[in-house]
Amino acid sequence: EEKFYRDSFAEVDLDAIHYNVRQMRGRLPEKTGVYAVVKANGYGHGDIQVARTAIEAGAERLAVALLDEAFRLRKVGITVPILVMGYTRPEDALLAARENITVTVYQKEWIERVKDTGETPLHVHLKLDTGMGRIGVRSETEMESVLSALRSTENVQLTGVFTHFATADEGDLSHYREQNERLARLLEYFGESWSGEVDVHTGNSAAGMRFPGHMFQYVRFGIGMYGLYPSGEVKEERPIDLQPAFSLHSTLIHVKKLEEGEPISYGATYRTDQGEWIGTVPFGYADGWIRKLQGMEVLVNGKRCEIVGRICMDQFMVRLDEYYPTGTEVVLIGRQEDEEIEMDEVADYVDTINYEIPCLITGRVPRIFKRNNEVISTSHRLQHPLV
Ligand SMILES: Cc1ncc(COP(=O)(O)O)c(CNc2conc2O)c1O
Repeated sequence: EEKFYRDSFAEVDLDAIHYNVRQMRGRLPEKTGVYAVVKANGYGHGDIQVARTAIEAGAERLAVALLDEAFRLRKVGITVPILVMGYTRPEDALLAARENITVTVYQKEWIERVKDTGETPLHVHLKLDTGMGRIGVRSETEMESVLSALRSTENVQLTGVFTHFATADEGDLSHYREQNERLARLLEYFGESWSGEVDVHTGNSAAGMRFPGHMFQYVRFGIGMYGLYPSGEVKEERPIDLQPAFSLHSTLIHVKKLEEGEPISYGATYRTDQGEWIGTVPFGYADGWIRKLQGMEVLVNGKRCEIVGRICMDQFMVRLDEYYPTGTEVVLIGRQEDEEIEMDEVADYVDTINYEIPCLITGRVPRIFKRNNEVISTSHRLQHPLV
């Protein structure tokens, strides 16, 4: 049990992760498997615990963004196939091969630089850019040059081909259709060379939930696994039921009653009305609660209380509806009594998307993992300083 010494923490409900993977699996046809996308420390939820839970729930494979993230999972004994979806340095490809980690290719030169690595086969998936405009092969000619470079190497084995949708979560599906048409053309061309020998996977959570019959061999399930919908449209459609896994908790460490006009925090941007109760919460922008969240509400005793005055590095202040003793629980994200602050509400308040909020919560905030409502472990960066 890893101790921590400030009553501020994130709680990750692994039962929700399990439930969400089961919901996605239930939505998909038998022939389509699930990559659990655990990049960025599991979208801020904790990559190792989420990965283990997703595998238990039936996810066959894992997807990350960097080779470093794949090594972390291998290091704790996770053996299922792992795909690094982003760029890997050619000189590191041999390390990936030794750890049985699949990397992503989309440049002829990259294959030529990797080519002379040694004995162990390197598995690669070919990335097609059908309209995301990020990384990937875009044309038949590019495709041909990458495939010919692959054909002329024995130790680099093509085991998959994939693309990523930019608008699968939107109301207007014209670009989504355009991407699928480009994909069909490229796959058709591709089909002469390796039909049936490689896995094809295209969908993220939105595509997987909305168009489960069109997902080829795998869905790369990210945001939905964490119990969040990729967009307002998909949340509205609710193709599958999801349970949010992440909640954020703190406490009151100071409570005071102030006179009229007393200033709160840096810049004295807020002054109290007569007789206001002000609480101090040990959570600040160095924990990822960015300064733009001034004015957002948090829950105290099931009541919505406004963050007043500027958010500091390690603390912020709230206007309470009445006196509460120090130690009273504060909920920043999640339920308290019959109130709830959803991830979407926090994201809307700072004009971003729900994906970004848990990623913002820094390593200074311990993650407590729960199964069947029991704490099974705690992960905490300050326990293992990264530097
Ligand atoms: C290549 C790729 N596949 C699958 C996913 C999972 O998508 P989902 O979380 O919508 O299911 C992502 C998420 N990538 C990102 C999510 O936010 N910004 C990104 O670049 C991705 O980049």
